[in-house]
Amino acid sequence: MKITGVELRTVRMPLVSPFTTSFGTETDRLAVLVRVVGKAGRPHSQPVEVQGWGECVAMERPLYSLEYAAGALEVMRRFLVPVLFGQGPTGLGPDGEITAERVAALLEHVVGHRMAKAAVEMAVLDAQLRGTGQSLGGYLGAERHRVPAGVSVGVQPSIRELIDVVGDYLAQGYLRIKLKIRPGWDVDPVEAVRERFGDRVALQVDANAAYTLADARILRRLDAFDLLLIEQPLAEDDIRQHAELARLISTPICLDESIVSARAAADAIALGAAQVINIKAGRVGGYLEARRVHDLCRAGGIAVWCGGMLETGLGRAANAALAALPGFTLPGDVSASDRFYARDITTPFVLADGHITVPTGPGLGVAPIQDVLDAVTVDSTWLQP
Ligand SMILES: O=C(O)CCC(=O)N[C@@H](C(=O)O)c1ccccc1
Repeated sequence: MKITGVELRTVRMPLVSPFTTSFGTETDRLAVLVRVVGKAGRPHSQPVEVQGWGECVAMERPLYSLEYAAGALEVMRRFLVPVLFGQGPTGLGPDGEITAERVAALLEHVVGHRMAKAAVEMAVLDAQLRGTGQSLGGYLGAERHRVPAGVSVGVQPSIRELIDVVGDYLAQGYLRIKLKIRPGWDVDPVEAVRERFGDRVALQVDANAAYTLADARILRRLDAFDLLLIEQPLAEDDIRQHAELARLISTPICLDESIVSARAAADAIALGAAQVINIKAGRVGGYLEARRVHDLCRAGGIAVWCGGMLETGLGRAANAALAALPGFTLPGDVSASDRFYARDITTPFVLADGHITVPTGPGLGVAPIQDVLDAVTVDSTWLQP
């Protein structure tokens, strides 16, 4: 495909309710979307114009990771998108063609900025697949047409409100509950949910790196509640400490922030720092790297599930496709659009019998609804060679 232009569009979408984690409270989602426009050659026929969408999962503030939306926008505008036009150090070769499979290598000279790179690769991949007519799920190797939906529950103002929120999600049919925890909001909320809803509810917790090894005694108290896993209890770069903690608690440790690549996943597994891995395509640099993490974990007998970053329907569609790969044996954070948004920029993803349906159309299988997209757009930049 030959890329003829790229739009970098920033959207701001209000959340249906404040979402509180150990690192802060979100009331809206600022996201940078990438729209790639190109011409796709086809054998024995005229090239066709194609376009594809990518979503950058970097948050507005660098609190989950060191990337943030405005920074990602700048890196894409100045350093990543020009490479798609052949202006990078390695160029695109004589025909100026680019494939999604080459994007990561072409962007490798830029250090880090995995979420920005992932969004660019995702847009090129979507455009490429819309040109060939293949779905993202089909391309990645999806084996299911629907995926079990878990839901992420933020820190609540009180235990009573937590019980109401969890009860509502269970009534909607969610198959797994993830509770955000932080020091001072951990054992009590977990105990209350277990007492109210029983032992049969699939339950896990996510600390977003809020604890240290000195908190091992508190974290060990969570062993009493038969949790599926405890997600990222310690800091992103505390790999050795997570391995030490794994020897002190019986709840399986799942890593999120720490797993920035397939190599990081291999190291964490080899060091005993992770028994489960949360795969987020944006965090590892793209859906192709996400599939490599999946393949590596599957080979090592490590269960994986698909994490979420409050994506719009674009990222949600891609996550549903990823979560349909065979190694995704645990319900992920691929919830319905209305978990976060009253109005999604795509046709909303809805919960059906506790599952989210994997799109089957070409590429992502969804596209923004123009008037809804325009209503939440705060900035748009058009770049061309
Ligand atoms: O379902 C979703 O999209 C959100 C899932 C979720 O809890 N994401 C968490 C996380 O740490 O994984 C998060 C929240 C806010 C910002 C970044 C990440």
